Amino acid sequence: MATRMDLDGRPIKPMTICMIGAGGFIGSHLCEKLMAETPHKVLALDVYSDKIKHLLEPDSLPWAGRIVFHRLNIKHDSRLEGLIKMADLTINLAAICTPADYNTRPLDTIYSNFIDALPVVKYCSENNKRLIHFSTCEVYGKTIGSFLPKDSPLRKDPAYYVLKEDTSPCIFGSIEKQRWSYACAKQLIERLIYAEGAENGLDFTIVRPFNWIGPRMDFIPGIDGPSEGVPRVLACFSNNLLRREPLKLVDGGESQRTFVYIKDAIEAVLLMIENPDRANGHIFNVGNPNNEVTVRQLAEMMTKVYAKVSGEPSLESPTIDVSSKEFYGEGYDDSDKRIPDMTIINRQLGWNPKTTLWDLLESTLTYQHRTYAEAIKKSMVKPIAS
Ligand SMILES: NC(=O)c1ccc[n+]([C@@H]2O[C@H](COP(=O)([O-])OP(=O)(O)OC[C@H]3O[C@@H](n4cnc5c(N)ncnc54)[C@H](O)[C@@H]3O)[C@@H](O)[C@H]2O)c1
Ligand SMILES: O=C(O)[C@H]1O[C@H](OP(=O)(O)OP(=O)(O)OC[C@H]2O[C@@H](n3ccc(=O)[nH]c3=O)[C@H](O)[C@@H]2O)[C@H](O)[C@@H](O)[C@@H]1O
Repeated sequence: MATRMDLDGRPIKPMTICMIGAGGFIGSHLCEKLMAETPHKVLALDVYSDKIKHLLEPDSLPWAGRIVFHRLNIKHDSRLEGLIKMADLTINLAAICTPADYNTRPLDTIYSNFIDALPVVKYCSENNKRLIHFSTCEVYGKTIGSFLPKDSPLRKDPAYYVLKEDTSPCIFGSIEKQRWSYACAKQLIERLIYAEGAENGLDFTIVRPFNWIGPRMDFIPGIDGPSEGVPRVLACFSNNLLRREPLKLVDGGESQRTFVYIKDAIEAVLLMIENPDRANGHIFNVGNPNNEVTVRQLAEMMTKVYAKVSGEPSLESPTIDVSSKEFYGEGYDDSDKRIPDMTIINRQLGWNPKTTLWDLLESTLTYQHRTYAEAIKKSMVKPIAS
């Protein structure tokens, strides 16, 4: 492999990365990228390894030995500090991060996103190790514009909705809106990491992903996850399409999101890993401001794309409205709009997303169809009573 150069033309030394949550959606794509394109070593920590099994076996893989899986729960495992010490860089991805959990399992959500991350920050700080911590765009909460009257012309002014790392406030709902337990826990861990940087010199980077989507995201209920489980919207809608059910639009599907292709976003993370001088001390929005849709528009586009990749015609009524109370239960609330400001990531790392929403849905739904269509068909065949 030719020597890799950083953005300032210096050769990049191979490093060892302790990746916590490596077996999840983002972790699996990051491991794949690191194995295929870099000489770095990965200590992959997680409670599950299904999504990275293809990188761990067989022993004949070209990167064999460069990735080692450690099955552990960071809540209670004394091996954690030793593994952080063995690495040059720690990347923390571990979290409960599905909205259906925030209001129904708020304690688990707060523990997972704040308390369980504390020892990771402490061990990095005490051992002078660099930390890349995964936060979320949800720390911005609602936009300022959402509090303006519906007909106010200021709602169209980007100053009232574009989310900027260094100036936008974090606006959450009341405590009984437990949806915000996740965002609030993530905000507090960001503040703690920032303070460790300011007071104790911790080298940190905070990543705020804006709806990264792609293959291997979450699970399909009843196939590779619990039948009653509620994953994030990409997997919910994929599940509906695979089962030929209408896609459920929560509260009319009016909320807006910007979706970025996981493979574009992983490029940004690799730039952070390999350019510490440009990434340390920064908080980065990572999203695609050009891919904005309402959830209703997402449902319509996914329906069209799925018909194309599966060759099956769409339903006559492809969507159905549900209330958030019915879908998520008491205490749900929503972010109205999420447009990332790209100034800081552009300036520091020169990164820009490339993939359009249509293209990323086409490759993702091709994967969903190939991976799940047969299993769903089999699971839907009713056993004949004898
Ligand atoms: N996917 C996105 O668009 C997105 C958006 C915003 C923020 N994030 C953040 O990025 C990170 C990764 O997200 P993801 O989409 O890959 O989620 P994911 O659920 O697929 O991955 C998280 C992984 O962490 C592991 N994990 C959780 N608790 C653990 C523990 N106590 N010990 C060991 N492993 C544990 C899980 O088993 C899972 O494999 C999370 O911190 C999430 O909050 C993701
Ligand atoms: O991905 C992100 O950047 C962050 O946002 C997500 O939050 P959210 O976008 O609200 O979660 P989704 O489940 O992807 O839902 C998106 C929207 O679709 C709606 N939805 C979801 C599922 C469904 O079947 N129907 C439906 O209308 C939700 O109400 C919401 O408005 C999650 O909190 C995290 O993964 C992450 O931190």
